[in-house]
Amino acid sequence: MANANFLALYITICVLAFVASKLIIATLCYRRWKRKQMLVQDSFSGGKLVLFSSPKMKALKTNMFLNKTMKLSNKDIIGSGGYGTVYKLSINDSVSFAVKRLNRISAEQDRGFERELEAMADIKHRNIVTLHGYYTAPNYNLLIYELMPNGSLDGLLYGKSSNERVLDWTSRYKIAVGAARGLAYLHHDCIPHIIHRDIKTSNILLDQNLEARVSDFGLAKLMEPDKTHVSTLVAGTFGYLAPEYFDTGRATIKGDVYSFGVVLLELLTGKKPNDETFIEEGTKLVTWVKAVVEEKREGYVIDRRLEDYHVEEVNQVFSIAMMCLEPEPSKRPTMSEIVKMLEQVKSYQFVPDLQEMPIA
Ligand SMILES: Nc1ncnc2c1ncn2[C@@H]1O[C@H](COP(=O)(O)OP(=O)(O)OP(=O)(O)O)[C@@H](O)[C@H]1O
Repeated sequence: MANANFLALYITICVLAFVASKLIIATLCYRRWKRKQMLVQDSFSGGKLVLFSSPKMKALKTNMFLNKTMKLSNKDIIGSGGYGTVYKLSINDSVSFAVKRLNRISAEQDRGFERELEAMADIKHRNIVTLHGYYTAPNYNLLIYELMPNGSLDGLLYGKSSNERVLDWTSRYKIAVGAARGLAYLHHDCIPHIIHRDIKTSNILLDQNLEARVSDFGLAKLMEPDKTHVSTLVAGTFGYLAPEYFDTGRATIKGDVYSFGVVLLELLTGKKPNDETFIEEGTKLVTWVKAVVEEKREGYVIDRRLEDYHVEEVNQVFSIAMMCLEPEPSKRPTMSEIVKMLEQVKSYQFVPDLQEMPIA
């Protein structure tokens, strides 16, 4: 009898402990979720502003942020792309954001918006552009990103003004390593893994120190960890697409590797993948470079504007680019292998991120 009572008491304590632990976990999750978002409902426009909590965002007044966002106009435009227009939102002299406006003209674009948010909200890496929040209204959506003061890599490589400074080799190399690290993080460290699907020089942005930040997950799609590809109808930009994509229509991490190889070629040659002269000659950057490599005249393709560089370093990055551009996807290295190979070229070291520093 005493044993039965003891067993009943034991079971009751176990059940109570189990229920209490679930309640505590649910409360903690709810608090964490609440802490993550600052919400403002705008009764005037019928829209909703969501800002993800961070020290930078906490210091801002959400209503003032919303007011300034609603006042963005053509004079604030800093760029435009396939998805919409990008504006500079200045909160004060020292705090600014990049706001991408996406017109909600089709259900497909709506799904793109949701995908972009899902993929980006929790992604924090020094080589990935941070998404700070979004605004959603009946007719359009806004994505609020950190502003990259040096714009995009294509702007720096192919800037229109002739007196713009030429990117030197050290900067190009640093950008290649940073972009590779950002992409490797998406491929290997994010759960679910992320295929970018539109790697190109206009989606590599540059901060004040010319540190590369991978941006634009408008076409990204989350992958389940056990899947090796996702299917899609249209993804990517002509000139950057891997050859197998035209047969399969499937975006894969090895497709991203190929596109990254094209970016490396742009850094080395200073030529756009769809340069007009290539189109006139019925060729493209990758085909042209491969033909020159076959003739063993690699030096001929290197950007003539580059002055001080180590030939050995350039040659090594060139070989890495050629590995990325292997026609057979399985022969291409992974992004983490590419990071290692690139780092070995110069034993290049960044100043460690505070977050990455071991706690003493
Ligand atoms: N966070 C940002 N900070 C500074 N400039 C930006 C930022 N995001 C975009 N831009 C600028 O706006 C331009 C357009 O960007 P957007 O991502 O809309 O289009 P894209 O990458 O050029 O083309 P696509 O839409 O086909 O990917 C970029 O080339 C860049 O110059």
